[in-house]
Amino acid sequence: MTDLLTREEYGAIAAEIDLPATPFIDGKFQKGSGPMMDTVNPATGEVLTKISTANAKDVDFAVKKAREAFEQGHWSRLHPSERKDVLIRMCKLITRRRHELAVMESLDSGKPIRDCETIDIPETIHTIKWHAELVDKIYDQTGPSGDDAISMIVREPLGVVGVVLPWNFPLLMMAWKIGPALAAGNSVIVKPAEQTSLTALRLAEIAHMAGVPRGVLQVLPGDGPSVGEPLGLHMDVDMVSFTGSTETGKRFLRYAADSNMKEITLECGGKNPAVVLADAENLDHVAEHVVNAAFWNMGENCSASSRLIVHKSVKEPLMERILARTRDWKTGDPLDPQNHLGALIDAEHCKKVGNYLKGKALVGGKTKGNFVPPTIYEVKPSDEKAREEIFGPILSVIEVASTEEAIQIANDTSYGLAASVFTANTRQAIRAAREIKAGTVTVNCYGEGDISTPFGGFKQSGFGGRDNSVHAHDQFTQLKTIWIDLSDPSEGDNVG
Ligand SMILES: NC(=O)C1=CN([C@@H]2O[C@H](COP(=O)(O)OP(=O)(O)OC[C@H]3O[C@@H](n4cnc5c(N)ncnc54)[C@H](O)[C@@H]3O)[C@@H](O)[C@H]2O)C=CC1
Ligand code: BAL
Repeated sequence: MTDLLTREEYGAIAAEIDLPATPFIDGKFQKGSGPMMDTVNPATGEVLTKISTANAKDVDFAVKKAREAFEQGHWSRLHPSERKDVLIRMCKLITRRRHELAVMESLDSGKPIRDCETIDIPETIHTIKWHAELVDKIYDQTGPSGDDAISMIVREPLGVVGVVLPWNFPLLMMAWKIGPALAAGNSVIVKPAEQTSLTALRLAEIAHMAGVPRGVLQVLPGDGPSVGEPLGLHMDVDMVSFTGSTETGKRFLRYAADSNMKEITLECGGKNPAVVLADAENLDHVAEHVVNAAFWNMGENCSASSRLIVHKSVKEPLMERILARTRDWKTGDPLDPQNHLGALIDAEHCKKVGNYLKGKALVGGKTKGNFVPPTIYEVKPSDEKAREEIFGPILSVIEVASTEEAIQIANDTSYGLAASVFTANTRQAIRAAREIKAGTVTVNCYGEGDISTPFGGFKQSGFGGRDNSVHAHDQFTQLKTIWIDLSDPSEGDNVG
């Protein structure tokens, strides 16, 4: 368990912190060619710093440097165990600077410091370490090619990889992408969300200090049209891995089609159901998971269970427990480790979330500044709150009369990222898990699996590969067949 500091101690770190404020290109911080951009603390409205942003010219330069680094091979052709050593050294440096990174993340994104300390930073370290440890333990294949040939099926890094990130888990999503991409030997250019550039810039600096060569990990802050679009359209970028909204994800498919057919992987939105069946056991446990699933990270989470689909026979006792627990979740100053919810990312997003606060809430229901407390409504399946991705701490409760109805409603969405099912009956659990169309289905708990399991969505929640697990490694490599003829030329014509 991570050691949490006091509010005063976090305040002291915040006062001392040295914030990065320019793109990290070719191994150093250097001014970008784009305009200056405020980065704002969403909890207070205070401008934390002004960041020099990148534009298409910087994208071009960074791609050139990334390609040079890839071709020189100081990283891409390093022995896998040596790449592993560098990435593990990077993890040690992150560990040493964990409080600083946690405070930076909390200040920049409004996330509660307790989550930054106990989830975002440890998971960032764990992710990079896991992929570093993996890379010198995986084997290529040989095919069943008969006696006259050897066919080698090898995985090679893709080359130059673009990573376009959201603001809800700035550091952790960066780790989900750069962990496997760097371990596999690629050069990576990261575009953080415009709201949250700080920890991405710091992480690039730390990686360089650990021994990642210049040009191999670069970070270009700026907005979508100025940096994300030229990265997506660039003829010398081999792949873009994206996490964010479905709408922007689709743009990357178009960018790929309009340029060099680069590979695209998309991890997009969700409207995830928690399905509680009539025989669900231990309603205290169910309530704990439902509340956590809906409200952690202020519901600004692609896998948040924003729909509770509950059988009418257990609804009343379950709702009693859910409401009691929800009232215990405090919202306020993100740097106070007592608080479970901090601020939403910015005023614009808060306004969007606020527009869903209509009708009689069972708990919560009012915004204050950029803060929205955990809020619960009982709704019909057709209600916009139950259909649209809100990305805020709003849980919609839908009563059902049968398992079939529950599954039908769970699947009645264009998304398919995650779901959970609560039931005491194993057969029913497995049937439901198979019938629900989602990339991750958890049984009797909420979760996203762990680093060893793939994460990504069905339908409009995802496209291409998966984050996490060996599948993430595969996503940042390409297959090559090397066919070696062993036949004896003196025995006749083997052509064809
Ligand atoms: N699946 C997820 O984890 C996330 C989902 N969302 C959803 O998306 C909604 C909108 O949030 P946004 O921050 O606007 O998400 P977004 O999808 O627009 O932004 C994600 C990333 O894409 C970049 N981007 C934006 N427009 C672009 C363009 N034209 N070309 C290239 N790159 C571009 C952004 O700068 C950012 O780095 C949220 O309310 C939420 O519903 C947002 C963030 C994460
Ligand atoms: N929960 C991790 C992925 C995301 O929210 O974007």
